[in-house]
Amino acid sequence: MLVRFSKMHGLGNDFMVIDAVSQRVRLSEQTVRRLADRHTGIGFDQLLLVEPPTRPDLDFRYRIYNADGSEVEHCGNGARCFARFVRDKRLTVKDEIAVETARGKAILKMLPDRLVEVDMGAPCLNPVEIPFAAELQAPVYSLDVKGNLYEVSAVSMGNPHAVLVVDDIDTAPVKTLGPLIERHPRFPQRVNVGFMQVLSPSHIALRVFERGAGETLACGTGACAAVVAGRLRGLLDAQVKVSLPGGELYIGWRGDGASVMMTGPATTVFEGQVYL
Ligand SMILES: N[C@H](CCC[C@H](N)C(=O)O)C(=O)O
Repeated sequence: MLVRFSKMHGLGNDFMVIDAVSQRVRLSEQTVRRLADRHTGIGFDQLLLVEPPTRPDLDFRYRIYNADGSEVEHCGNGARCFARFVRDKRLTVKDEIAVETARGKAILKMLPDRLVEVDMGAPCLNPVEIPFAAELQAPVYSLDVKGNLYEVSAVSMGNPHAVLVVDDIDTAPVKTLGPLIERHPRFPQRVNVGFMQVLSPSHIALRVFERGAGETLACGTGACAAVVAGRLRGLLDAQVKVSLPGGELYIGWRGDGASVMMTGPATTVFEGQVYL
């Protein structure tokens, strides 16, 4: 089956985006892994599927697959690319687009100068729903990793995140500690691991070792989770600039049950066709 796709990225977090509204698309975990290969496939951190909604009040269904083939609940950088894609492909003419995710919905808003604002919904801090094994909900947990104790915050943006505060982002043990926490038994569905350096109450630097993809140049849900974690720890203001290796996101969160708002770019690199 020959399928059209767009290659896109949000601050270097790159995606293969497929219109499954006007094309019939069937994906297996093996097919996703094959397409994700950066030498023999298309190459991406995540594959995004644009599908018709299953709910009448929403415009599209938004499905996300990691490079390892696992389907996951949310992708923030991908949400901005999703909005750019459905507008450029004339699948909608709306400036505000409501999409269904595995754990709820997200509202995507087209802004001037080709930026996109995403209402990411409220963070979930209940360990049972993250999921994370903990007796009680807390802003910080002590996590034993091979005999060493680390302070982590646990936040779900639909997908699970563990967030650590480090003194220097450039020397943070992303490549060594990231995979150990990603597969830590207290995170039964694995976890995305964020390493955050607080530069000021309104500015952080962040690197993310992503579940199912490894370290990426940017992670939108990771940026949201890091700001939530920083605010829970009393370190950050309500509006924060997040500097990632691939560029900057602007994250806002008033606290408690409020939505996390994310603003950033979305870029189309090329169009292609591939046999699935
Ligand atoms: N890059 C994505 C995160 C993908 C999430 C995926 N790695 C997982 O939850 O397993 C973002 O911009 O939010």
